[in-house]
Amino acid sequence: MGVNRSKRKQKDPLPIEEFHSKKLKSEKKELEQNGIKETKQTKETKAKITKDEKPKKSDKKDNKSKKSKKSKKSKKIEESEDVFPDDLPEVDLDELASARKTLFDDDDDEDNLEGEELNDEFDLEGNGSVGSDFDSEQEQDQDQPIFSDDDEYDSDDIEKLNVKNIELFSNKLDQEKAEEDADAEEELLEGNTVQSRAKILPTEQEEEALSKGPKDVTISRTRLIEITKVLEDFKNLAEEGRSRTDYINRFVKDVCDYFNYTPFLAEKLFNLFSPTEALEFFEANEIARPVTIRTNTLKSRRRNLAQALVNKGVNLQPIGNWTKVGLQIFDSQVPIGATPEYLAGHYILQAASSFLPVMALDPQENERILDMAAAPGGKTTYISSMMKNTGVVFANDSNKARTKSLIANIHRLGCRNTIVCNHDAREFPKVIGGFDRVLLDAPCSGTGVISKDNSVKTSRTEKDFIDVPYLQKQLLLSAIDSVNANSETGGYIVYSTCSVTVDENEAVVNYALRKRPNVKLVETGLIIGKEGFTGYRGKHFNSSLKLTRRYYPHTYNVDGFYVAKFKKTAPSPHDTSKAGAKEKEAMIRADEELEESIIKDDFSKFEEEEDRKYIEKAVKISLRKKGINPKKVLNGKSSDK
Ligand SMILES: C[S@@+](CC[C@H](N)C(=O)[O-])C[C@H]1O[C@@H](n2cnc3c(N)ncnc32)[C@H](O)[C@@H]1O
Repeated sequence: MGVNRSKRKQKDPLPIEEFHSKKLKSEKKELEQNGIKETKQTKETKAKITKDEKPKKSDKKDNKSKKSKKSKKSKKIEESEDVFPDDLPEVDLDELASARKTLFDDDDDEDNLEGEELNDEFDLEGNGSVGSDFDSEQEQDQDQPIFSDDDEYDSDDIEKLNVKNIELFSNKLDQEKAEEDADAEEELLEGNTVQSRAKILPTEQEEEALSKGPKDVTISRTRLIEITKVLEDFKNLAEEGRSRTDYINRFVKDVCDYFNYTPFLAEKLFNLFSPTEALEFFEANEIARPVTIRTNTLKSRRRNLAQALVNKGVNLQPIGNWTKVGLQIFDSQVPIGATPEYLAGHYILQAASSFLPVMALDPQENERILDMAAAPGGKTTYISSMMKNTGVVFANDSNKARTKSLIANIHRLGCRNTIVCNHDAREFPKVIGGFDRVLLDAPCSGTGVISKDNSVKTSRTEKDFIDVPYLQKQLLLSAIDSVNANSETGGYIVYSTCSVTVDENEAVVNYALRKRPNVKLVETGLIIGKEGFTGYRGKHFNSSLKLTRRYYPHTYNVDGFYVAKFKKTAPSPHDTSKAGAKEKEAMIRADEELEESIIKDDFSKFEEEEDRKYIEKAVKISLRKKGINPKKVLNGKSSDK
């Protein structure tokens, strides 16, 4: 359990600059300890860059941007302090940048079942000893009001807070990056003649030496920035004789060296973004997302919960203006997974991005809802609370061990309208169908949660991005078939993943649209999020894919996520087939084979009709080469017929 605890501890979310400087220092120290001060390659490369005045500029830029950042930072704090209402807890934005380890510094969790089971995106649940002095009434009476007494769903002051401080903080990294870019741009213009054709890429020989020698992350880091600049203005900044591909290949290699990705995954993720955005994405994956909790409205109200936690020394603020139940924890004097409020089920530790699919699902009171892949229950319990414990939620997960944590969370949060089941979700609707709404929070590769699980960087293979989408497609068809198209209040399906790859998102949704013409995509109703792709690397998707929503760590400071919402307009032909997982898999394979054979048929037709003259010409040439008169042979053949 002690091992589990340390595994579950959230990393200190270092500010990005601090992260880089620490990383550089430790790399340098490591090199020195190994007796490797500077390799020949490093020296040569450094010398070359010095000649081109690049590092000088970057160094200067670094210093300059650090200075300007400092002053801008303090200015920002002053500004944000100005707009906070007087009665709010004082927040130091610098401190906010590092959510403390102490939040989870609790080691007394030997017997806690939930913590043991949680090992995915919800693996933030800390557990531990119960404080003996819990008296929520008393705590709520203490006079440290942080939010107004207005109903929390219309609370103006919370709205102001949301807009003025948390979003400021969430976007802090983006702003700083933008400022840095602006500074760099300025400098680039200052030294335009030298900069424009600077030699950034290693020569072939240098590449060879680089592939053999130890990695110099200092140079990789500098070069990543320089390459993004060149790629963003290739015409003016690229070195003569170098192609975009040269720069991209080197960028991907540097991402592998600096951030420790496999080349396969680095390239796959790079392809999702512009070069500058790609670098921002890779950088954001090195920083822990803010610790967030969701108020369980079955048991508490956000303002009451916030007050009780502030009284215990928890430093918190509402999340963005898009959620009325979320709180962001910056610092705490008590383990946030072991407060009396936690144990009494007043809140759940939940990533902010995980609120989104449930908000899109928009469960209504008295409905029948299926959560197809529910463990450990972060979304099930949110659905249940939105339904105010009315109707019924079927919470299913195929992994029996994980249903224990699902059950534990359901109990702790007081969800009484929930039935837990343990089926392969592809068995639905054979098990039971006719739901008003279905949530499929699908198993995925986890490329949106790399900051929580670094192993994704090296463990995901090409095969995963074939196998996982294949399962996701089957699950999504089951989800669609399990919904009652004639539901009076619903008829909706929400598909979500904590991955950012197109294979697991748009490609899966597009497949479902093709296979089930009885569904259409509708607005998610979410006020944040980027549009889904309607095309990607030569693939064209249904134009309605733009109604789906993408979330990235570098844009919203939330885990990478994807949300799509469907409306079912007519019953599925398969609703009545009662096919189970195996039959369904066979059906999908047959479908795919049929599609392939259509392509093959088309191709053989094409060969026969269009290629005949080319084949005949090739035969004639070949015969002539053998000294045979083709006319005689071919005419003879035809006459034989
Ligand atoms: C992303 S997690 C779900 C997280 C959950 N929705 C929550 O909010 O706490 C994906 C879940 O899918 C489950 N799963 C994987 N394959 C499944 C299948 N064929 N049928 C049902 N569940 C499956 C896994 O056990 C895992 O718990």
